[in-house]
Amino acid sequence: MLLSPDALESLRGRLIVSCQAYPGEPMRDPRTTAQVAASAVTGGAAAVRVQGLADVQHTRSAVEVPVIGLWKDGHDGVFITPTLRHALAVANAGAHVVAIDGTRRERPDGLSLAQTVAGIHAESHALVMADCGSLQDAAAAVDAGADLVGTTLAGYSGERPKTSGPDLDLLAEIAAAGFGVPLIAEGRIHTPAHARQALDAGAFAVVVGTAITHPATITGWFVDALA
Ligand SMILES: CC(=O)N[C@H](C=O)[C@@H](O)[C@H](O)[C@H](O)COP(=O)(O)O
Repeated sequence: MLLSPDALESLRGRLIVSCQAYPGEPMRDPRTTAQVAASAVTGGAAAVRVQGLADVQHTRSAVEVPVIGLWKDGHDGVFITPTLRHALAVANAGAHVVAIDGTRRERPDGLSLAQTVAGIHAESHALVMADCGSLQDAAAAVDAGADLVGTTLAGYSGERPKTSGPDLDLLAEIAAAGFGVPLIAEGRIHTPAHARQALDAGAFAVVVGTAITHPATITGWFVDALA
């Protein structure tokens, strides 16, 4: 799906909501994902991010805003849209932007990140968001042709500590490097203040997932506060 430069620019300074339920959870249903995504758009989300091919398809029909799609396969190592095959399937499901693992780790299909990005660009109209875990990842992802870079894997790929909130230092480092592609803040943005801080650190746009769309975790926060 084609996302025009104007449509991408329209995300500047805005909120993107990630709507994901995990395997075995009560809300793990593509129709539910689409309803949650539509609710987020009603609340002002400028784009949504969803996991799974059926989720992308259902959500595309339910919202008018750009859809960032991904396909998680497993939960260790390279698992966010790990191969070109996964990425093309996400693009074919209708995602405007395909989010892929954007780390410097070896990919399961043996392709480089540059080959993967080139393959997505050659075979689809989707833009590519590289989910990175460090400044070095972001630099390599930009060199590889990624259209957007995100801090999604900061604290999960072993290169950065897992901060309790967003990794604002990493955001500031990537922003200061001036790579020339939109920098998406993602990961552990749990409050409106965190979202504001992420923009102030230099993010182009901010993705919030758990704190808006994962009721089991949010409930746990409240339960813990009462314990
Ligand atoms: C590391 C990983 O697998 N991140 C995933 C990527 O899509 C999701 O599980 C996160 O919910 C998403 O990145 C949004 O972050 P948060 O839920 O912290 O706002």
